[in-house]
Amino acid sequence: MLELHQLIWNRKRADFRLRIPRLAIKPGITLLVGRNGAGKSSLLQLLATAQFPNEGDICYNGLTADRDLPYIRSQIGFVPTGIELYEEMKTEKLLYYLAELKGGAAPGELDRLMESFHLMPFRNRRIKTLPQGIRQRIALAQAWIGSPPYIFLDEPLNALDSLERLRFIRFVAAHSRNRTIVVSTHELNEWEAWSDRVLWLDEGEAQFHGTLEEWISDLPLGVWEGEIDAVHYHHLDPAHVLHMRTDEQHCNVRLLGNEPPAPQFTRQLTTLEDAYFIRCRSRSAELLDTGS
Ligand SMILES: Nc1ncnc2c1ncn2[C@@H]1O[C@H](COP(=O)(O)OP(=O)(O)OP(=O)(O)O)[C@@H](O)[C@H]1O
Repeated sequence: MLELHQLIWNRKRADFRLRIPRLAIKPGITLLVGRNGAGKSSLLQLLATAQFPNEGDICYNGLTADRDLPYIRSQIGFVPTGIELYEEMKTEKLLYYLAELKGGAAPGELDRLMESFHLMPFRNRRIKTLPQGIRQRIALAQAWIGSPPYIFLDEPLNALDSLERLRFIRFVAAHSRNRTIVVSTHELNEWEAWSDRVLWLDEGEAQFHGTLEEWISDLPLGVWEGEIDAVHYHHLDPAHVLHMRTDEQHCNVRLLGNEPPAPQFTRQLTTLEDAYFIRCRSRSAELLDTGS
């Protein structure tokens, strides 16, 4: 269990403060979501002990960084965005080198990781010659060296092609048992079938933390889909439209609303991403109401 108590971090050279009074993150996959600049990367840096809070602490199964930093670090796999790899090294050599820094790999572990991340064809290639998606797979693979119980991933799907995204999400899900995995992402629907909880940050504060079912429940707006003609479509509030497909006569529309805009519209299941849009809309209305 990962527990945050009275956490405050003022980012240097930025007008940004992360403030989380109390949070307990259980094992499984937690999706960390929020707008650009909300503080997702900042929180992951703190969880990964790449930064330290100004106040409060983070407990890793009861241990804190002020007393057990080397041990805690040995229990963490971290992939920040824009991770820099040693350009001149070959893939396999780099993984061996990183494993050495982490205290060594189990026999066969690196081969298994290279297989899982489809890196075998690139094992003898220098990093600098590899495309971005392969480099990202190396960055992701290194987080699993030593099979750490805490994994923190900052926008891990970046640069991966569609097939590799799915393979990676499947890999994470298969390895989430008894592991606390926090994934910052803007791709909620891709993770939907595989994850356990959502943590929503806004302006450095946690606005929601709970299960996927809780995330899509008790929302002020529903999701509707139906067909209307072009004239009526232009009367809809564009801010409510999620997508629209058109043929010569009709527009097939998916939108947010309290009620259907026309009788032929039917209520749809709310996806994680729909819920995100609804919650962001309510939050901006709340901020406008309070004049913040
Ligand atoms: N290296 C940095 N130096 C100074 N300020 C930074 C730095 N990185 C982030 N910030 C600032 O810290 C705040 C939080 O940024 P952070 O990167 O944690 O947000 P985020 O939720 O991860 O955003 P995104 O979705 O765009 O990655 C923002 O105001 C940002 O401008």
